[in-house]
Amino acid sequence: MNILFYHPTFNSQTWIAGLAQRLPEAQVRVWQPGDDAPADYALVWQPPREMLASRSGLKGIFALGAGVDAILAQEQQAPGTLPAGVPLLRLEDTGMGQQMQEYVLAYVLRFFRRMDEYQLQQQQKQWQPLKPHRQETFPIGIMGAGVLGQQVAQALVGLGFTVRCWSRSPKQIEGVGSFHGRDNLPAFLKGTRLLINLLPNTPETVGILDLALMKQLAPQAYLINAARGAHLKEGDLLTALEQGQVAAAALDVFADEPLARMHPFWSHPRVTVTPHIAAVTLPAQAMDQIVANIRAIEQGKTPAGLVDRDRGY
Ligand SMILES: NC(=O)C1=CN([C@@H]2O[C@H](COP(=O)(O)OP(=O)(O)OC[C@H]3O[C@@H](n4cnc5c(N)ncnc54)[C@H](O)[C@@H]3O)[C@@H](O)[C@H]2O)C=CC1
Ligand SMILES: O=C(O)C(=O)CO
Repeated sequence: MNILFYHPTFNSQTWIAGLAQRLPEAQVRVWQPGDDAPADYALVWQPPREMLASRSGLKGIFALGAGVDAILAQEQQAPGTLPAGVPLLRLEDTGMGQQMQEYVLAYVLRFFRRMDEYQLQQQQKQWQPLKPHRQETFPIGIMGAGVLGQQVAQALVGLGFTVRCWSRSPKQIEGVGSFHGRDNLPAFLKGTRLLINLLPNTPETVGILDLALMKQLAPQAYLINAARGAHLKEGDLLTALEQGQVAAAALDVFADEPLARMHPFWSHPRVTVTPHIAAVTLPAQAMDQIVANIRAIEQGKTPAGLVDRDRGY
């Protein structure tokens, strides 16, 4: 069994050694330009087109992340990046669920306990207690109730928050209100005081976080975007902040990353910027899942994390 590996920044030796330990029967190599030797599987993130273009014999291509929008966009821009008919698989959780719970909870509690405002008061040496928000009037809405959204919802319910989610199809998550489909998006948004975005970036969801959507939220709403920058109309957020429709936002992802040094988000008093770190790929847990999926494929079973290329995630 031959496995190809390519990631622009990961430590390839960590992956080579970890895969050899988990799959002693495999030969794992880092792909280099010009390498067209046979391979059965490829583990990739932002692969050059030439890496996979002629490899229609692959049994599986493993994206080294949860979101596959970038590799699908590469295929759109350079057809053949992903050979047709080869299963594309993504990481499902592999430690990203807990990280996303931590990230989202950090900002939910920052906003719910008005710590963002106390931080601004401190800059003015202002000793001024503020009227606390109450959970009864602080409903939280999660866009995207998949692997990560469900775990975030469960963590928030555990803290006593009222939580609703929005997805493509109905979801049954204990203690969480479920809305699905575009027709029910207004009902999901109505009254939502804190909105969390955990959608995949697809043709249906790109640009979904626009001013029209923000105006459907409760006044002085909060926004946490930990999905993709492509979801957010950045100028619309600045307008919503100026108009008071949005009180504050925590953003982990941006239309262009790294965020340009001159971007207004860096200095906006009501915007918190983090450098796409909400939930990162953890090699050991990722390799465990990838190897389990390889073994499933080798046994003719259905692996986890199969991507529907037409659906976009
Ligand atoms: N900032 C970061 O560090 C990270 C960001 N992410 C992002 O989080 C996203 C979600 O990850 P998972 O939960 O693993 O994905 P998932 O595929 O398990 O869940 C996606 C959810 O979005 C919903 N959805 C998709 N299209 C929709 C539509 N058109 N209308 C309504 N709902 C729709 C699905 O029904 C599902 O509930 C990833 O695609 C990625 O973009 C993932 C990991 C880390
Ligand atoms: O896995 C993903 O999709 C991420 O955004 C992590 O970088």
